[in-house]
Amino acid sequence: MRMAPVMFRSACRILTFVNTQSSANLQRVSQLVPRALLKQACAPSSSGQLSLKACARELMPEQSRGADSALYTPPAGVRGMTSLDREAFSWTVSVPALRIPKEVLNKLAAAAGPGLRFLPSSFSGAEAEALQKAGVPLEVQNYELRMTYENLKSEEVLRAVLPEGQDVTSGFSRVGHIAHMNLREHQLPYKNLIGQVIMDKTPGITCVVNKTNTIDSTYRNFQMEVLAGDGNMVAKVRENGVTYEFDFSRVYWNPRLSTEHERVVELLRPGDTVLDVFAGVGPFAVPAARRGCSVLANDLNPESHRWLLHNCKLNKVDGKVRAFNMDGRAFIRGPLREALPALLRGAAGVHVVMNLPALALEFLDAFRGLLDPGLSQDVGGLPRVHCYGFSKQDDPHRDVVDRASASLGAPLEGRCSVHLVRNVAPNKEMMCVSFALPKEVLFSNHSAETDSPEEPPTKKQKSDDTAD
Ligand SMILES: C[S@@+](CC[C@H](N)C(=O)[O-])C[C@H]1O[C@@H](n2cnc3c(N)ncnc32)[C@H](O)[C@@H]1O
Repeated sequence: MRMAPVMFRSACRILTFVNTQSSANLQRVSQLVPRALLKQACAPSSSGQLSLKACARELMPEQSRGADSALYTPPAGVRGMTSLDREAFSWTVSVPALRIPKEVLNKLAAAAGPGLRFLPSSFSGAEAEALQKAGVPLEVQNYELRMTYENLKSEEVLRAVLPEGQDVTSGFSRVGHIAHMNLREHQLPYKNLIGQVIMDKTPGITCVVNKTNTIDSTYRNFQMEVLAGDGNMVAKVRENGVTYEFDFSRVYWNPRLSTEHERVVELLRPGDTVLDVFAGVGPFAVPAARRGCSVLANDLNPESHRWLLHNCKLNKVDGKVRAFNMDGRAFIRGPLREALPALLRGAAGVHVVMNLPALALEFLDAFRGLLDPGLSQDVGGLPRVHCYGFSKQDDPHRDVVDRASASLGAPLEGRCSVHLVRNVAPNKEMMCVSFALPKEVLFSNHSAETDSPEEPPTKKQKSDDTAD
């Protein structure tokens, strides 16, 4: 980006200003300010004031903003505000300035060169020469710069409003047009104002929600409260080049899993089959089908199932995906078991994906004795399982391998790979164990059904302060 050689200096408090009363002048300014900024400068009005402020904002070096806190500190009266009054964020700062006639702006720009700065009391020889040549009097004047809500970043607004000394972190996850926040206790009295500020300051965000409980529903969706905006929960997102649509209030979606989705999909080859036990709205299933795989995808949540079907159509892979709406264990012992013998006789790969990290390791016992031992001779390759699990242990690798082995009833040590997906919370990791389903498990005489005739009920998910 090209910066103006004559620029606002907050640390030394000098402001260069131009008379921008006409669009012709704005054009001249455009040669001095970054292109993106000109749009902003021209948008509000053709008045010089607005243009000037827009320029001041952008030309201020980031590191100087802290050094000149007065310029970005709104009136003290906004402290404690709970309903956003944007007008209350207006104030005037007196700043030293150099007046530069509009006619010489271009000349000055050329003479000054990109690195030149004009300092108030100590113009260097080159600086003074450039200014004098251009007929600019070396007189520093006072300029009353009017600042408004528009000039502030969301953090600056919130720091001015929330109680002094308290954390104003205003981070959020973005899901399409929805900003998804996880506000702390002390921020709750200001929640609607925070939502409004996030919406004002983030292009494309038209709805702000706050998580109202821990993620403890079976379907892994959040309970949420709308803080600001239109309340439209049907989001459209793109992940790894694929478009998904879903009702964010009723299904699971986590933008932090895009790398993991991509990692697994890249393991697949065209012609492989993917058996997705906890498919959600399709972030493994849809890209796998787009890659030329056949997919059986299941989810217990009827809403996820509905949006999964929708996303298959949206991405024109409905012919490659068969979708099911049942418990994961029933899926493994039903459609997956039916499909497996024929698949294992073929040469293509078979991948089982199990992304329900709070519980998936416990579902692995459903593979015990899944197939008739008489079929074991016909088998070429074995299905490759990618099973997710959370761990809070000091050695999460070992922990998930031990739990997977216990659930399968066969040791995996030395015949699996373990991938750290992400750190979910302090001392809580999300892991993925990948392994070829051992023959002695798949063709065991003891099935999970014969070992325990009653199917274990789906356990209530453990509460956690995290988004999984
Ligand atoms: C963590 S999400 C993962 C969704 C998707 N695979 C992804 O990567 O985003 C787990 C999914 O499992 C579903 N689920 C929860 N319990 C289930 C069960 N017992 N059987 C099948 N699906 C279940 C939830 O509805 C949710 O969509």
